[in-house]
This record gives sequence, C-alpha cells and structure tokens, in this order.
Amino acid sequence: MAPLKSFLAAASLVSLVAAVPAPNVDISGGTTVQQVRKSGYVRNGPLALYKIYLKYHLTPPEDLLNYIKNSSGFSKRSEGSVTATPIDTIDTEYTIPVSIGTPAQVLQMDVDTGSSDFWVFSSETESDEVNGQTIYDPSQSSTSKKLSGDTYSVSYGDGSSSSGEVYTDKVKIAGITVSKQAVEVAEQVSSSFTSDTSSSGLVGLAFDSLNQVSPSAVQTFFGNAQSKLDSPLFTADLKHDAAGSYGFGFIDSSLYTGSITYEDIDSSDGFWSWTSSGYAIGSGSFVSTKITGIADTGTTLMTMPSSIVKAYYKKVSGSYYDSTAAGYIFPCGNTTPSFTFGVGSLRIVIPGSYMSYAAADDDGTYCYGSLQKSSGGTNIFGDVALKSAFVVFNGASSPTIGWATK
Ligand SMILES: Cc1noc(C)c1CN(C)Cc1cc2n(n1)CCN(c1cc(N)ncn1)C2
Repeated sequence: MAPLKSFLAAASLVSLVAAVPAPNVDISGGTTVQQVRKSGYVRNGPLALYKIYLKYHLTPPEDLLNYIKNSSGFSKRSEGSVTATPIDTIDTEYTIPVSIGTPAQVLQMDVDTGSSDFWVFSSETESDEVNGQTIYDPSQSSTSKKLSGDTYSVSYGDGSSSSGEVYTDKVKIAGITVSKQAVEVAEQVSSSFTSDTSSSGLVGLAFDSLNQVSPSAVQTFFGNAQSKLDSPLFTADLKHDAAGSYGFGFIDSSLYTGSITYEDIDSSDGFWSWTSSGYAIGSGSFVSTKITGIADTGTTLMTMPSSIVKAYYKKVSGSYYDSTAAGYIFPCGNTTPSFTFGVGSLRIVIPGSYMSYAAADDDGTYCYGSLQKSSGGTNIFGDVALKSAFVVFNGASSPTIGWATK
C-alpha cells in the first residue's frame, strides 16, 4: 500500500502548510488583521488534497478516491452506477433506466457516446410512430418547463433520425440528479426507432458541441452532471448477452483486471476520438500502426480502414464483400479469428466469437461480420470493441479515454 502512504504523507504536508497561519507581518504600514485558527477545524490532509483535484477539474488518483470514498464524514460529491442491458442476445444496443420528471416517469434509454442529444418518445410523438415504447409526458410532470422556441432535429450514421421540441425537467441516472436537464421530446422518429421497441430514447454522452438543439445548443446529462461528480468521468462495462453497467463519477476497480491505460482524446469534432497503437488478427503478430477512431456505444459493430478489414477476412474462409449486404459476409459455420487492438502497450482482445454478428440472409447460411470497412474516414470502436474491455470516459479539462482488460 505504499502509494496510499505516500499520498497521505503528501496530503498531510498539504494540510500542514494550509493550516499554519501566516505571521502577522505588517508590511504596508496599514492595519494589521489578526488571524485566528478556525475553531473546531480538524486538519485533514486527504480532504485538502482531494479538494485541490476537484478545484482544477482533475481526476484524483484511485487510492485518494478510494480513501475518500471509504472515510465517513467527507463532503462527498456524487457517484453511482446503473445496469446496462443488451436489448437482444447479439448486443445490438444497450439500454439503462432513466427517471424523468415529478413524479418519476422511467424510460429504458439507449446510451450513445457517439451523439449529444437526450431525446425521448413522448406524448407529442406521432401516434403511428410509437410502437410499444414508454412515452414521457411533460404535462404529467410538476417540474417540467417548456423551452419555448427551441426545437431539435438529429440524424445518425445509419440514416435514422428524430425531431421535436424541448423541455427541461429533473432527470436521474445512476442515482445522480440533474434538476434542469434539457429533454428533447420527439414529435417524429424514423422507422428504425419505431421498430426498436426496446428503447424509448437516447442519452447522448458525446461532447456538448454536437448537440442539435436550435437556436442554441443545450448540454448533455454528463455535461450538466460533471461538476457534481466525485470525478468528471463515466465508465462503461458492457457485456455480451448479459447485464453490464455504466458508472458515473467513480472507477470501480473490481470491474477490471490489471491497470487502466489512458490515451488523449481529441474532442474537436465532438466525439470521443482517440488513437489506437495498432492491431493483430488471431494469433498473428501485432502490427504497430496508428488507428484514430471514436469510442461509440451507439454503434453496434466496429469499423476499421479497408486494408485492415481485408487482412482480417483473408483469415475467414469463404468470406467476401457482398454489396447487397453492404458488408463482408461468410458461411456461418466458418471460424472467425479474434481481433486485437492496441492501447499503447496494452492489448485488448475481441474474442473470435464476437466477430460474427448475425445471419446475413433468411436461411442463416451466411453471417455478417462484426468488423466492417469505415465510411467517410471515421473508424468506430463500437459495442463489439467496448464490450471486450472496461472503458473510462474522462471528461476532465484535457479529456482522456482509459481502457483495461476484464
Ligand atoms: C442499430 C440497430 N440494429 O437493430 C436495432 C434494434 C437497432 C437500433 N435501432 C434500429 C434503432 C436505432 C438506430 C440508431 N440507434 N438506434 C441509436 C442511435 N443511432 C446511431 C448512433 C450512433 N452513435 N451511431 C450510429 N447510429 C442510430
């Protein structure tokens, strides 16, 4: 436990320095102010150190966080976690319960780190576009307030879309409450959302710059909650065909093995964009090459540059690019090798079983690969990659992304 002792030593030094009153030296010839020790003040090094981290929006080291978390009486901010449930056995998307309004209206919503709008099926959604989803009705909430004149219209990489008006209301996720979250209430949704009976809306967790409310953009749930979290971060522990979790404000060290490797985020395009150190196919040797892509929980699969994808499917017998399916397919029974991507010197292995996504035809002869070619130059580390790791989305002033094995 050396690190803890070392930071405690540092912390006590901080508190020592912070608590000793300066001598009453009158250097201005003016009046002297008598400093007195704050009565009842109990010096506390770790808390003093912790407050420095929070003041400068820095992420405290894990041992300091654990110390604060396990010590009673500290003025803690907030943190919590929520179950992330795959909507089907092939992990098409993951939803979480979200409480909106007073009394709470609870909707299962899709968490999307690839977009920045919090929108819901609502009492205002065209009735023929609602298909079993839970709707939010602002008129039934005593804390809702319409943002008159504000509208939104958002579209996604797969061509789906949603549009409507905007309210604010109380929103609680993982036990963390944002009292005035902008809730974008859908008047229209595209057919793919209507057919997705498992999701009643989206929680966009990309950067605020991507928000599509006009005339002025609003903040995401994370954008609003960040300042009240113990640490300005959220984590994703997605699983194959099993319940995982999203954490807010803290890192649960029981959810991963080894240590977390962090890479810088370039948020200039509003995405969680980072650079991988390379890849390997099956038991093949690791190819060191920079692959810049976005960490996107709202995309089911994974897309890489064409050269890497071609090299991968060379190892899948019977595979070929099918323009009708708009992707690589292969005979379902054929073996798909694992796919490894690098995070610095760390290696995240996507098991071969994750690399076959779903039947590509009605009789299930051919299957659609989980790895496909990038379009428009954006590589996407979607759910296939994310569910193979424990991932930290660190929204500090210089954002980073952390990956760990699990
Ligand atoms: C997909 C899918 N496949 O089977 C089902 C069900 C679904 C979900 N479904 C049809 C509806 C749907 C479509 C989208 N979503 N959900 C989530 C947001 N979308 C994104 C997000 C993002 N970051 N990047 C690209 N699109 C498009």
